[in-house]
Amino acid sequence: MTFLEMLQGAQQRNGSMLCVGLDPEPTRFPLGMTSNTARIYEFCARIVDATGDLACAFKPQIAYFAAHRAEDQLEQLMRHLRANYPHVPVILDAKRGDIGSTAEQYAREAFERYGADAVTLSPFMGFDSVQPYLKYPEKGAFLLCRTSNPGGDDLQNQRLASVEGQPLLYEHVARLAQGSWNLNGQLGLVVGATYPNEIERVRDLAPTLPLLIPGVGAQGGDAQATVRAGWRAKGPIVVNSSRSILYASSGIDFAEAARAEALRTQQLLRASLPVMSDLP
Ligand SMILES: O=c1ccn([C@@H]2O[C@H](COP(=O)(O)O)[C@@H](O)[C@H]2O)c(=O)[nH]1
Repeated sequence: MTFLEMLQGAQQRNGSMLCVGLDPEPTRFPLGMTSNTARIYEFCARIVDATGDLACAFKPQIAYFAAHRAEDQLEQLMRHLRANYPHVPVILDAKRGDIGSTAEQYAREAFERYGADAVTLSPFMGFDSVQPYLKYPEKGAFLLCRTSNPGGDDLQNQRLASVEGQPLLYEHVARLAQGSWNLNGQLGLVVGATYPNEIERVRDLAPTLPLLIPGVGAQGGDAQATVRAGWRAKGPIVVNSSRSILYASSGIDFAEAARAEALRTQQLLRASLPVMSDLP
């Protein structure tokens, strides 16, 4: 089964466009676990178990594991996800981007070591830096396009003087991903919920690609505007929220509070669909 088929299956089964982001920050763990880096797996597994029926995807951000030498706990978490939620795809947020020979190793890391179903990539080193990931035909790759942070403007909103019609850089990335780079239909794009106008523009340029949209919740992106701008019957969106779910409570009820926040977000996203039954 391809990543896209898996994503569509999970969206239908859980009635959801919500991706639960797994960004474990031990200093924010609840009392009894606070600052204990040995409990990263346990914290994440409790969140996963509380939200597994509400999510269309999980997105572990690799930096939060690697920074604490907790890659073994990420592997353990992946095993937990596979054993208990085999129908929910896992997007490894790694934002890799390097020359082909190194990209081959990053692809092995994401898909073979961790067994992720998709990965996030920086496209700014060009097609040969993306190609190694496409050798895994069942896997997906989301290219950074118009990111959610204010600094995204610095490069992504600049015009490409050398290209006919002078598109902005992010528009060029969207065209390449929908077109000549998408050899086997594996590509998607990352677009921030903090920029709904740009989501709409990306959607015009890439009508069928899956969009991974971070930025609702802690970053203040508008869930309703996000769905209206990005969702299409043949173009799925995966809307990520991390901190507002993970740290909905700092008490021992953190997992229950995470579930309540995930449910609230899942329902807000659903309510923003033009036709309720139209989930891809
Ligand atoms: O443009 C981007 C690309 C990736 N991210 C990542 O998504 C989550 C967002 O976390 P929140 O707590 O919901 O703000 C995080 O892992 C980022 O690295 C992004 O925010 N924007």
